[in-house]
Amino acid sequence: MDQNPLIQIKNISKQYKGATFLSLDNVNLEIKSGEVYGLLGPNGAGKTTLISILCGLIKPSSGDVSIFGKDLKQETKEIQKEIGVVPQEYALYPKLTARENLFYFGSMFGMTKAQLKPIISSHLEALGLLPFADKKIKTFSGGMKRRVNLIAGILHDPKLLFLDEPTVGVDVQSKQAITTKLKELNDVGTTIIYTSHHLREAQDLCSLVGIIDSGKIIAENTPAKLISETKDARNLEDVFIELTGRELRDYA
Ligand SMILES: Nc1ncnc2c1ncn2[C@@H]1O[C@H](COP(=O)(O)OP(=O)(O)OP(=O)(O)O)[C@@H](O)[C@H]1O
Repeated sequence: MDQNPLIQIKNISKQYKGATFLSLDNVNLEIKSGEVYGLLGPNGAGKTTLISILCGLIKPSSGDVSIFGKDLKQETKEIQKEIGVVPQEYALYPKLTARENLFYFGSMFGMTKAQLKPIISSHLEALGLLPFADKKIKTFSGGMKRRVNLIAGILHDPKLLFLDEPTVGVDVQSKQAITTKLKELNDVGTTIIYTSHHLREAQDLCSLVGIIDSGKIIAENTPAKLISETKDARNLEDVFIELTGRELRDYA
């Protein structure tokens, strides 16, 4: 594993326009190449905000981010060419087929139809979607859409992949297909940063976990160390409850 941080986050804060509080409050993180980094936290903790900043989708109010040794503010476009993003909301066109959607997303990365054809078929097959390749997305289940959404983010073989709750609202089979794919991508060198509320899944998948609450990183370690260092914790869920409390986090 390359020991230089792939992502360096220095003193990032974010206050949305009109908001009276910080959604991110002086976050500092270093993420090395080859990690599967799980960003975990209750609703409203700041996970999507942080991922959106790292992908260059929104700007922080203060602080600096460097990715691949490049300054995110100065070299947003260069960085974006080498990252993959799988957003929480489906980015898919319901009236197009799975294959048509994927050709469209691949073309955004300057890939030709000839380049994309075998890549799309191979990912569709790996995720159990080849028989449905030419069916319209509007006929797909949530789990199928999540799998197509994942493929859309990896067609250009990014070095670094961001995923915002990639397994939310899917059945166990889809969840397994997605996590297996993520493990395979990581095995061939893709660094993965992802958010999830599935703590069991994060415990299995992540090499490193950061727990975020009220915009602050409150703990960071391997799942095994977080569990062994928390009194009476048997799993990551126990650690999570110990650190973030039992209070409900509803907001509107
Ligand atoms: N566009 C926005 N304008 C104002 N406030 C926002 C905006 N987006 C998010 N927030 C607020 O910032 C805080 C962090 O939100 P964020 O979506 O990053 O949390 P999260 O950890 O991803 O939550 P969830 O698990 O519910 O997806 C919340 O209090 C949220 O209401």
